[in-house]
Amino acid sequence: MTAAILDGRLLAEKVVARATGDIAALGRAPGLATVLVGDDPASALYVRNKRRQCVAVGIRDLHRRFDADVTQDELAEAIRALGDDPGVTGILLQLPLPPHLDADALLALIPPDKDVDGLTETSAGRLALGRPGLRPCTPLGVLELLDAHGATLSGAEAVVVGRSSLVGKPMAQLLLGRDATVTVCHSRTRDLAAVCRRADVLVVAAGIRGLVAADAVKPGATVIDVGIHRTPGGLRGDVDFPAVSAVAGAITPVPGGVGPMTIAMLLANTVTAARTL
Ligand SMILES: Nc1nc2c(c(=O)[nH]1)N[C@@H](CN(C=O)c1ccc(C(=O)N[C@@H](CCC(=O)O)C(=O)O)cc1)CN2
Repeated sequence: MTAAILDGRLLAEKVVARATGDIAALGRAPGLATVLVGDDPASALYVRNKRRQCVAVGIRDLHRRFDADVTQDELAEAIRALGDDPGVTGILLQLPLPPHLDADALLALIPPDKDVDGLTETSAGRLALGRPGLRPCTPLGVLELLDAHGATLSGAEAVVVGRSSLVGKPMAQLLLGRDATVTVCHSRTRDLAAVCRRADVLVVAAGIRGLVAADAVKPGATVIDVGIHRTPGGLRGDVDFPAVSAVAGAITPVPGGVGPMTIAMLLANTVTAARTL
């Protein structure tokens, strides 16, 4: 078997086209404040791409950059000011932050209706309770990929590897919201491969390169790889792509799978937030 490739770049183009139309219909430009702290090259790249795509679809770029030694109080003050600014309809705090900063305390300052990353406590609570709200971009993008592929989620066995607040936990809740039977695995899971083999839908967001091998995948399963690792041979994921694509029914590549969808869903969330403000 050779797996179908779930092309995130192609699907992201469609999501972005939809956002462009939605913004034109809105009749006013949303304003997105991306907040970047320090010089981490990967974070700088992601924020650059977010800003470029926002401008391309008609979202105002209200970027703020801070040096790595910014204090908690300075950053908190800046986020409060963005929250109070009626011209700012979305706020995004790029993660990770330098270790001296308390990310949770800073995220808590983002008004929930401007939380286009879906990472505040309020957004997490709304998701956990199944209430409407802004959802984290990466898991939302994974759901779009699964839907575009026509994956059946209701009643499916879904296994999520990883329990981060950014991906694993919200992913599990989104799948639960779609009536999948969800198992979440983590570093203490006994016999990870055996649990993964149960999955019709396997989402891997562990941050460990090549963690999931072919023997952890049920033949025909849909495998979503959220990992990104920079290696001398190029970008790689958490899944052993060559081996697993011989077993799976469908699989996301790295690069070109989940990553582009993360940015596309940020644009979609920015439109959603602007509508409510
Ligand atoms: N505040 C947030 N911080 C972080 C998030 C997030 O959703 N919100 N997610 C990640 C990083 N991220 C977005 O911020 C992100 C990661 C990867 C990509 C992407 O397009 N990847 C490409 C490869 C690009 C490359 O690395 O060369 C791909 O997979 O094809 C976009 C966004 C952590 N922080």
